[in-house]
Amino acid sequence: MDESALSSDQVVMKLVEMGFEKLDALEAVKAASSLCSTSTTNKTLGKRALPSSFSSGSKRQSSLLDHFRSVDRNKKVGNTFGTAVVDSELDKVSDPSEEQRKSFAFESTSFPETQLLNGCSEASSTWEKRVSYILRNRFGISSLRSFQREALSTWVAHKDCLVLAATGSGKSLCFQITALLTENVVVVISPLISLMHDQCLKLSRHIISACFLGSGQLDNRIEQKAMQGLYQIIYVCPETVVRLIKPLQKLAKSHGIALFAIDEAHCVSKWGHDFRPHYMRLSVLRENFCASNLEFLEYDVPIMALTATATGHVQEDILESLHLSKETKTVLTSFFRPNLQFSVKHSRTKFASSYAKDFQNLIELYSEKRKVTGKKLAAISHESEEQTVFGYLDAETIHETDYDDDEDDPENSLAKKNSSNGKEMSEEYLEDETDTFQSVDDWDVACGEFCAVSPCGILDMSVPSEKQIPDESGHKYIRQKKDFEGPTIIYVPTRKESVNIAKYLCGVGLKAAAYNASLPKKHLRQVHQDFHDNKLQVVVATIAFGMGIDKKNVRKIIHYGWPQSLEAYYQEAGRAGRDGELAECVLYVDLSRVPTLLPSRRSKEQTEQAYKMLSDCFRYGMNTSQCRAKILVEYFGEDFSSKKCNSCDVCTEGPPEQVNVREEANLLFQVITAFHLHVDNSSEHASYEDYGLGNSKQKKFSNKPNLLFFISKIREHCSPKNSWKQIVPKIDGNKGLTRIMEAKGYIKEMDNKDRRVEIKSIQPTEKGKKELDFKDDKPLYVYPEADMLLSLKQHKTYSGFSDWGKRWADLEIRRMRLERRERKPQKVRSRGSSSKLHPWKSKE
Ligand SMILES: Nc1ncnc2c1ncn2[C@@H]1O[C@H](COP(=O)(O)OP(=O)(O)OP(=O)(O)O)[C@@H](O)[C@H]1O
Ligand SMILES: [Mg+2]
Repeated sequence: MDESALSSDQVVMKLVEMGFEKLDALEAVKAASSLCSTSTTNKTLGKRALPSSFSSGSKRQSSLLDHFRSVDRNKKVGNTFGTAVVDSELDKVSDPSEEQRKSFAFESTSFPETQLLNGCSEASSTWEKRVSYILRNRFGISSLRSFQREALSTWVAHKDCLVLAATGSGKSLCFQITALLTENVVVVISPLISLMHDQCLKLSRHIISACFLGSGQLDNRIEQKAMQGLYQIIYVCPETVVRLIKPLQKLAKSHGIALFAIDEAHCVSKWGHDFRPHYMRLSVLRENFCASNLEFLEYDVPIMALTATATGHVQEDILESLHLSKETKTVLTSFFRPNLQFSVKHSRTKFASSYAKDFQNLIELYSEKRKVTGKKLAAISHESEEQTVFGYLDAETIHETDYDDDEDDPENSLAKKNSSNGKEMSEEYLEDETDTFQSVDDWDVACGEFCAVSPCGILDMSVPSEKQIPDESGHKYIRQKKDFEGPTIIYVPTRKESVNIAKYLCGVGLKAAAYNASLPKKHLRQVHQDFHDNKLQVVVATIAFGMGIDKKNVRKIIHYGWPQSLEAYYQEAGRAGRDGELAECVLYVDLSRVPTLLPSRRSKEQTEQAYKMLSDCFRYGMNTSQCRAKILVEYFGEDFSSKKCNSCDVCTEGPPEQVNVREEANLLFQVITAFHLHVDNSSEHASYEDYGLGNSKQKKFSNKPNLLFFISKIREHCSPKNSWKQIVPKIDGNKGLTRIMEAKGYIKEMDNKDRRVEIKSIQPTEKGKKELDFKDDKPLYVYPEADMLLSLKQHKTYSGFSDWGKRWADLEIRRMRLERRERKPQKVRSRGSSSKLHPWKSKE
């Protein structure tokens, strides 16, 4: 089409089509016609470029027509560029020239920048229409969500912004769309190369040129091009952006930087679950890109920090660590994901026999889908060849010895669990077994460029109907679905388990693959790609496949083993149901065991925090009476008080029947109180060893009074002795009981520094002393927790031990004993003869 033939009416029509008010369009065309024909570039250095057609400076008349020419050119360029490429294919890609980059940003060339910068209400209706146009045409999305609108209007007003929104809610769009509203470059700081790659690839399909820059890249061609302003969006890891401050300042001067977006901003906080030390250095952005430091800037370059997993503490940390301005706007949406169905199930998780039981449904689902009947093994041998080509694990390499099927040996299993598969907590172990976010290089290239691809594919893209998009309150769009056909991610704590389970699933005929940071990069890239292309049914992954992965149709997230925090759990579970359809999030854990921290390099302070987070996660698993979605969103500080999700296992199956634990609670409490009373009454401070704690015989006890110690005392005084056999199974029950008593405020941790997952050194509280009267038999109904229910299921009675220990735990008896002892003070108080003096040790 010959653009010079466009009449001004046609131009006005085009502008109206694109979302401008007719009056604005008429005025713009009028203004453009009256402009003189010679013009220098419309860019004011360091500020957002003034759009050619709406600025008041001298402009060529042809600038409006240039805009339409650029639209056509853009389409052509897209075709020539072909598909997005990385690493080996980089050389085949034509470099996006400055001219081309501008043409990609074609929307901005006619955008009323001055109005956008003012952010006034009149202008906001204009930019929102503009955004709507871009959304439909570039992203195939019908409208902005309200939090996205809020974040964008904050950016329009040049303000810093903290966006806290649920997983899968569309945070990326908040910063991606800014690249299409100006000609300036958007810089996104992201923690993982796989995540940057994922987003760049998608952007290229939306005709947006982007690149990613990571650490350790020797070939810096892409970096140079990025610093010359040849990409609309630059993704960069925190390590690299800190190094690039000077070149970025030059870029801000030559091309303008529209925004710094800090994605997964919780990584900045030591209190977060994915702490990345380099995120803490990102305060350099605010310091080095403010108008007071760079004279060519009229405004500070806005910073937008985004995350889905920040507790109140972490939110404060983000604002502080990034040195965000005082006017920073916090954009907050609900963390509630109404289409996710949460549940918790018991499993030993470590053993092959558990795999068979726990994955049976999954296997049946996929087997049915493939219409495989009869001999599965035939399918395995047939498929193993194909799988090996993809770098999947060959089913035949599974050996029996890979699994320890020692279900009946709890001690063995506990020991293993505590040392994470029996290995010592050594440097090699850390590197070999667990994945931590210490490094960004989880890809085999640290740089990649992505040019805009043909819009042909995009033209067919259907705009999702309103029905498919859950609104922020959710519920009304949920459709009932019987099963959860679609891709699955299984998250496991260690690399070894990811390989074992992937092997197992391949062995029974599923298309499964392992993903952990120690596997060959080529394999990881292939798995990532195949999963996105729906060639894989299941990925068995460590946290390396967690943050930000955006695949629309993931229907099941299975956590197989305890996550280390609720943040990590919510983050990973958030990979499910990103299309708004129902999805299932199952947590399979050994409910009879307290989880342990996975080894990692932590300071003392970090260890305390890690235990706190693990403990919250454990409580989520033990919970049987509260809506799971409620626990999760309230964990992030949201008020969900009167609501419930109506779809988690607790909401659908209902809480268990309450049990009366009055006698048990009284007994346990009296034992604890009697002990502390005795210690307090001793005129000399006796070592805890004097009370049978921490001596060589009883090494299993810590040197402070813990539950095991109190139970051992109950045990010693049991009558008849062998009735302890009935008590042993109730240890779980007692743990549950102490959790309940702690939650009610009857007991507390003696020294919070020692705090682990469960209460360790137990101390009675004043509230407990008031409310738990040994003689009171008023029922104390509680919901049995998951471990208590498990004990019940295994036919090990939970209740009924109220007579034990009464003889020695009775306060009156204790008082009389103390009085007797005081009559013989010399003997009683002398140290070193504790076994004789210690009332807890004497058998009366
Ligand atoms: N306004 C919208 N309407 C419909 N779909 C949208 C909208 N905004 C974003 N999406 C879609 O939502 C999906 C998830 O987006 P995105 O990856 O940005 O989520 P996120 O909030 O960053 O999640 P996470 O916290 O897991 O990283 C994307 O596939 C995107 O296309
Ligand atoms: Mg994201």
